[in-house]
Amino acid sequence: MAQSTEAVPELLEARIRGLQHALAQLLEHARRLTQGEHQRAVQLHRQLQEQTAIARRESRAQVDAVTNEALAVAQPRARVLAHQLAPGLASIPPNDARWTSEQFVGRGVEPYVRIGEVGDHVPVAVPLLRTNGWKVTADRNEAARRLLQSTALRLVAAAEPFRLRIDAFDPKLTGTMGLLGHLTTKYPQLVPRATHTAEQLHAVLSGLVDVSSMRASRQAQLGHKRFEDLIRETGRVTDPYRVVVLFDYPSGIDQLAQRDLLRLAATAGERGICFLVHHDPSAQAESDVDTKQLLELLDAVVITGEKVEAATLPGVHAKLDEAFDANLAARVGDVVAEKAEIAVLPTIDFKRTLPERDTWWEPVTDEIGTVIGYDDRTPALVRLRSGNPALPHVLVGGAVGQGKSNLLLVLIHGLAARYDPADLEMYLLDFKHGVEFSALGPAGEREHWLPHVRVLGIHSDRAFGLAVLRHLSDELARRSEIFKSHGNVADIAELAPGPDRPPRILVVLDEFQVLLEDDDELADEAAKLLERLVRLGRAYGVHVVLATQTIEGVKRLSTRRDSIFGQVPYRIALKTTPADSQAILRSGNTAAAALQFRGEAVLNANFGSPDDNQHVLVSFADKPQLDDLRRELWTRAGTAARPPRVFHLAEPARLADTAAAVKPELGRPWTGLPIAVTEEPVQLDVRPEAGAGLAILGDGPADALGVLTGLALSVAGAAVEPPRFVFLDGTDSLPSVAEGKDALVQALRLLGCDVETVDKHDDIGPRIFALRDALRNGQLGGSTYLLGFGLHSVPRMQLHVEGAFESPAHALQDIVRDGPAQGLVTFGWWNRLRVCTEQLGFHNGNLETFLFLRHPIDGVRTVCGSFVRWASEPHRALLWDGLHPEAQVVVPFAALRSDEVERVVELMRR
Ligand SMILES: Nc1ncnc2c1ncn2[C@@H]1O[C@H](COP(=O)(O)OP(=O)(O)OP(=O)(O)O)[C@@H](O)[C@H]1O
Repeated sequence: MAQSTEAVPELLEARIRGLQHALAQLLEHARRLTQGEHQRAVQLHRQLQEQTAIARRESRAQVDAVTNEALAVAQPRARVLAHQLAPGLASIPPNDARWTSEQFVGRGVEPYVRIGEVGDHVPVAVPLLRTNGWKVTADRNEAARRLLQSTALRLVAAAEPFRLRIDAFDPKLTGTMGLLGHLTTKYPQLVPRATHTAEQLHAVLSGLVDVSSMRASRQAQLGHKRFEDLIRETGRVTDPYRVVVLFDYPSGIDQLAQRDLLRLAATAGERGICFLVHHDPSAQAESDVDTKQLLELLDAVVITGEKVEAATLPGVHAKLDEAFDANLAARVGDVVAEKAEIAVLPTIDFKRTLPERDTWWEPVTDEIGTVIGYDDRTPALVRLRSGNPALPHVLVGGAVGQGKSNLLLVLIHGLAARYDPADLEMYLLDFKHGVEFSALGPAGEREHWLPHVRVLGIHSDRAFGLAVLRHLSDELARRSEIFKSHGNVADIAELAPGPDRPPRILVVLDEFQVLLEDDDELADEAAKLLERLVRLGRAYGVHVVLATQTIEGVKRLSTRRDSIFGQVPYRIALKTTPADSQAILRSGNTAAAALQFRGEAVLNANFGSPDDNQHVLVSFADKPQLDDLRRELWTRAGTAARPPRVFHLAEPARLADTAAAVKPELGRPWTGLPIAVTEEPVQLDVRPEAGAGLAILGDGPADALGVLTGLALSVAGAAVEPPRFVFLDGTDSLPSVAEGKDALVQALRLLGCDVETVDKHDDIGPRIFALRDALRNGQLGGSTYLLGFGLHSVPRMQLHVEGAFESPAHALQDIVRDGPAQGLVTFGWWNRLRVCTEQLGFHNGNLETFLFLRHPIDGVRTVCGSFVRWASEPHRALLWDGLHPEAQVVVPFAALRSDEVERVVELMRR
């Protein structure tokens, strides 16, 4: 006995040395860590403990020192090994200070994850992310839930921003995932709120089936068996690991869910999908759900009391970790959210999607196409063509801020670089934001614009949208005549290039649903025209891009959806809700809801059929870069670059633009621009007979001065002999319009006109009398225009002057009535119809043409008829000339700025 006791220390020492040697060897191979090695390490540790226990039994006192020494060496090494296997947050115990460290959060997910510990804080980590997942059973359900909860937190905290997403199903409403609720609130795309019903689960699983099938085909294409290899090769960081947590399985699982679960779980590990299933054997499965089928695909983790054992590491009974503290978890969530906020978006430079310069503006053959981004390393093409296959139009959708404007700019500029403006014209209308397209047109200091653009609707209104659709509808008719004259060709692709072949047209309608959303006649007509445009546009080379933030819930669309979208095979969906994903792509195709980054998109050229989803990263068009490109294209176009018709809801028309495009005609002065695709202004007929002239009525001195400016300068520009102008300023030289007034006077003078301004109220009456007397006495000579600016503000207009039996208003009536026959025409502004008629008399006003600015509707109806509708918006006017059956909406010109004078004069003189 004594002998054996003495032999024990040597024996033990030898054993321990052997174990240490084995540990050292393992450390040498630490870089090539495998499950087996880790398992061995932990087993060695266990053996060490067992042997130590034996030794202890045999000779407790003598052995203790040696044992402790051995353990002191072996345990840290085992710890190191475990940390190498599951670095950082994959193995740090719960509630450790390092959990909120920026250094650890977001460092990257590991294939191994801690389930508990053995000995003196030696973590036990088992494989998870590259496997199909775990089935966790426990003698108490609460313990299993706790493990899944901790594991979920571990994964999401360790993952690089946006590289892992967790969907949980909690049919018994245990609220276990509430621990991550903080993150759910801030980044629902990382940890969406747990679902509870079968329907919700179906939606999640069917989205995952799409993800899995997309990954399968990309992996097959590139020859990668594993998701990790695919990510490594493509460098794509937009495709996250997908973790599915199911609590209390098989509760709440129906046949449909089970079918998808089985499909997914069979290949989950290879596709970057992972299941964490808490199996509750006491839960009753639905009759057609065979739980075994799913459970067989997963690795078992069994919890007994406070011990946990994984099938992948048999025989190691680790102590189950305690639960995470809720406050700590919330702080971890904050750090994850902060990291997500500053995460660098993967960006593809727009330049990468442009072809070599020497291939720009090559002739159009049978299609126009461009690259919008990349699908892995393959350029993502959008090809607009009439046939073989027919890919004429595009529907683009995505939630606010997900990169829709950028995508449209990439598409527009990509096409502009590839095709000559003579071969491709663009009609670009934005019904909401306005700002994105404004850089594409001409503007003050910037002389260049995108030479392809014919019509630019910056912040368009529905009326202008309708006008554009009408114009395009006429264009279809015009093209049909061309086709007929070329032997009845049926398709633009059959027309040989040449002067007779009309250019392709790209129509971009951003937020097109605005056109259709009111329940009115305009929406009805717009829907009909749009339907016609997409139906007939294909053959005629008119390609429509319909873009929207949301199309779910647009009433008018529900009845027309098929007839419009049925003609639109291309679908591009940026990140959006499952409902909108399906509305844009196709019912059942929720792939766009699973996207994570701005600029990520699902591109589909087959009416949204899920099998044809392409996952694309749209290139990013930096604003200065686009501007350089436009300047280059504009220079390339040279004199062929005609400025587009620009329409801006919130702005008046620009006289310089109109003067650049149109020459004024004698007797046909300009009131403003129509709401139509034309540069032709709305003109008045001014004949030398009673009734000629114009009463401008309503609020807004700037708009009123703009109208007077358009009228006066177009009169002066068209005249052979420069006319005379008498400008009566009833506003007492209102400062807000001083610049415009001076600029008008200056411009008229530069055009050779004699301009007299009467600014003081006291002088206005006498000047009216003098003018009337000259008229009576036939002393006027030449044509004269009386510009009455703010006549409502002139005091005592209706009071008889001393020593006479008439008022200035009486004299004005004579001028208005008798003036035109002698070449004296009045253009006057009053703020109300009532004041105008008081001054001019109700029945012998003799002005027959009225232009309403902001004015109460009853006055408008007195003149234009009781059915007229008038919204009185800024920079809009309603013209009534008594000749046309309906009043016409006009966009008044802006008053001139002083720096515009010379240019306008020069243009008017041409
Ligand atoms: N493809 C992309 N790559 C990188 N960043 C992008 C990409 N697309 C958009 N972004 C970023 O997202 C921001 C929003 O994009 P964009 O304005 O195009 O979104 P949107 O959907 O049109 O937004 P909104 O609905 O507000 O008009 C851009 O300023 C840009 O920084």
